[in-house]
Amino acid sequence: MHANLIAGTWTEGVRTYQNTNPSDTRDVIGDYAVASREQALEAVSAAHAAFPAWSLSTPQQRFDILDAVGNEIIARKAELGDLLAREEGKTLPEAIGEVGRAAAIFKFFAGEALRPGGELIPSVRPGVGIEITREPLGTIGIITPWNFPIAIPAWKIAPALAYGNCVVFKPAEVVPGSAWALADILHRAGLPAGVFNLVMGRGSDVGQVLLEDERIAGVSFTGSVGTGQRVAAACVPRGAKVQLEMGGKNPFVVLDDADLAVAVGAAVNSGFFSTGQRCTASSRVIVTEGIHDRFVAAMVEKMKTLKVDDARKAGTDIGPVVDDRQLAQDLEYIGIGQQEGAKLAYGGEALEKNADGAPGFYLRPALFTETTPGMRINREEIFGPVVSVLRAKNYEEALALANDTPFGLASGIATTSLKHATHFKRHAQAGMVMVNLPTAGVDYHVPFGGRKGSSYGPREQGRYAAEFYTTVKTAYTQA
Ligand SMILES: NC(=O)c1ccc[n+]([C@@H]2O[C@H](COP(=O)([O-])OP(=O)(O)OC[C@H]3O[C@@H](n4cnc5c(N)ncnc54)[C@H](O)[C@@H]3O)[C@@H](O)[C@H]2O)c1
Ligand SMILES: O=S(=O)(O)c1ccc(CO)cc1
Repeated sequence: MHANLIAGTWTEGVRTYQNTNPSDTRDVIGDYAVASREQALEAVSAAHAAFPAWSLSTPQQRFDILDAVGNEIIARKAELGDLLAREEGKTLPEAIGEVGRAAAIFKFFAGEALRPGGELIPSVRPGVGIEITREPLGTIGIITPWNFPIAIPAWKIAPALAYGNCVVFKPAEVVPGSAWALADILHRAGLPAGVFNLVMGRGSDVGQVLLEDERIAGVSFTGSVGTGQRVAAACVPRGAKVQLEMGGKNPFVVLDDADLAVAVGAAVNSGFFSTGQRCTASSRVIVTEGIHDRFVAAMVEKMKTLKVDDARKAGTDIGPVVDDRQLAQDLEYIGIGQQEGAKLAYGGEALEKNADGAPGFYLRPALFTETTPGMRINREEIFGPVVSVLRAKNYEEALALANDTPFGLASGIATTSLKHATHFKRHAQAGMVMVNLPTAGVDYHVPFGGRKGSSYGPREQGRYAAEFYTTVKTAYTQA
């Protein structure tokens, strides 16, 4: 049994959750503790009690611990990647890549702990000096989704600790394995008891405690729009800081002058890799008239070569969908697209078994063509390997279609025109813009986040993370 970590002690829950493999549902990964609300409160108390000392820990102490965490993750990359692929269903190379990203993030923020910022500014009054410093917030509630089971926890926990905060971490229910392994590494790296706490369990009870408890100074959340709105509704009235990363309906524009191979490669990568389960995935491909038919034909040819199979098998391109609920949602939207009159140009069938006969949540990636902007498949986040193609007369119409969404996380364009690339970077209504690159595939040391309904609050990642995890103090001294 894998227990929760509360006040430095591994603590059994009130029941257990059986973690299973979406590539082979007969494969049980292990049993994981499910915490009660009372245990979540104990974790908050432990973090609150640990904060005064941890907030005064030296940059060297924080560096040593975060760097050691990064080193252990790198050393165990293959093993942790295997666990991640087994519980979430992304392919082994993708999973190992995600583990490498988590290690790099810990090492980046270890460095940040050694580079505390601050400013000395002369006052407008004679003889007065002003110091501007950043201080940690206190205890941070960290709530994460299932699609990046180690990278998203890493990119919230590492900055929280680096800037001197304590943490209560609630991972998504369906991927407790990677979260537990990360908690074990953090615990053994020498963090004082209570500085970091793991409470696995349901959002509606364990998660809710983190939203409501006055001792939680900030909540960093990644997940769906609906839950994000709940987080804001609970936290904002009580004055807690919030950082919300939510859904996307990211566009990828293909112009007549695009390099066809670049456009198809980027569209297949961002639409279908990681089974389409990335917030940065492009689910709307907007193609101008002159290249439309050639692009669609090349997409279908490429999709025919994609191998949908066990996530951990060599040669698999697309692993299973994470669970039965997500598969049902994907299939429902594929049905909706057909009812709305879109043409299912390729894929969309659930495959009950993989090539070896193992039962899993497999779905052949789906491509819709002849779609229109108002269709639900073009407006709502599906979060699966389902892409729709929209026709545009020219660049101006393509840009307008790209921006015609309530979301604004990532936006991409394939073009060889410097003029259009430059204009798109300026006018795409998104937090991240990619030119001749997939919309998914971000660096770990620069700001990450979106606009409109995709994000709320300060950016994550890189030095910009300090904006959420610290609060600014302006001190005046009369000499
Ligand atoms: N923008 C980004 O950076 C980003 C990155 C990855 C995933 N996502 C989004 O995540 C979603 C998929 O993840 P999901 O299905 O795990 O999302 P979700 O909203 O269902 O759950 C996210 C987390 O919130 C918790 N939760 C649920 N109800 C809660 C409550 N009442 N109080 C507190 N916590 C609660 C869940 O237990 C889970 O840990 C997609 O919409 C995707 O776009 C966004
Ligand atoms: O765009 S991706 O590089 O695939 C990516 C990686 C990690 C995360 C975590 O939110 C999101 C997107």
